[in-house]
Amino acid sequence: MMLLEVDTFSLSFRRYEGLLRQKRIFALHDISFSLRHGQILALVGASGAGKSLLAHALFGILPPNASTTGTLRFEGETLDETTLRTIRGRRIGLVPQSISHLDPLVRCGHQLAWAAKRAGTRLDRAAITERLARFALPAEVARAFPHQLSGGMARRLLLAMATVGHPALVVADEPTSGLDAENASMVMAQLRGLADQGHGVLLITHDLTQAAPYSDSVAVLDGGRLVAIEQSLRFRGTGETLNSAYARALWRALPQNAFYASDDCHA
Ligand SMILES: Nc1ncnc2c1ncn2[C@@H]1O[C@H](COP(=O)(O)OP(=O)(O)OP(=O)(O)O)[C@@H](O)[C@H]1O
Ligand code: NI
Repeated sequence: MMLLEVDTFSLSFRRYEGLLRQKRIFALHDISFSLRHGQILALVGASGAGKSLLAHALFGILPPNASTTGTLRFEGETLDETTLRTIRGRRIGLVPQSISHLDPLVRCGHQLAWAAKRAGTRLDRAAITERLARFALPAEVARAFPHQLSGGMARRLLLAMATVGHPALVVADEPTSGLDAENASMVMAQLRGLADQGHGVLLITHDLTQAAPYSDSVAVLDGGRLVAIEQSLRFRGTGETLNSAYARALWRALPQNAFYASDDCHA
């Protein structure tokens, strides 16, 4: 069974012009894709493309002036308020885009225990240590406040929190933003590990170069439209095996691939 299906999904915002006139502004247009267990799908796009909105739609946490059409399905079930109430934080976990989602006044171990409670499980001290260790976090992190963690450690804590209930689907919104290369690779490897254990991962990122080696497929979002879906392994060399011209152009425009762009000059 398909883990996640996004089926002709559109999202618009109401904006009032004067007192009575309403205008709709579309932020996502007719998006369709699906994700299987054990796979990482990278949703790649520039800032403002609509990536976070799609993530928030999956969790039913959209702003009140947003309205949607189309269907989101999780393991065959439509994601409506009723379904979401039982699966949010349990069967689907969100790694939020900002580490400001950690409560600055609560010790990290407590926050992990809360996440576990929301997911319907209890963690004793030993289980907390074990969970932290799995994300390369030392036991002392349990007693620390969020501001005492490095950016990389905070990201890994958010990842530990999002996955504490063993959700089938993990949605990670820019999980490597603000991290140096070493910490970013560590987070990406953690996500790959989750997928290899059978979780599905929707990886939201603006960084195609970083996402491609770790993901199974890449969906490109541009201005709220899905402009390409490609197998990740096609993003290599000159990109000549890529199906869509858009993906090829995107790949060849990357600084490290600039060499290939000069091909055009020989025509
Ligand atoms: N409540 C809102 N009302 C109106 N427009 C909104 C609202 N929330 C978001 N938008 C608009 O929707 C678009 C998509 O926003 P979104 O946060 O999904 O982008 P993103 O791809 O996640 O970008 P980033 O990489 O910067 O996180 C943006 O143009 C944003 O201004
Ligand atoms: Ni975003």
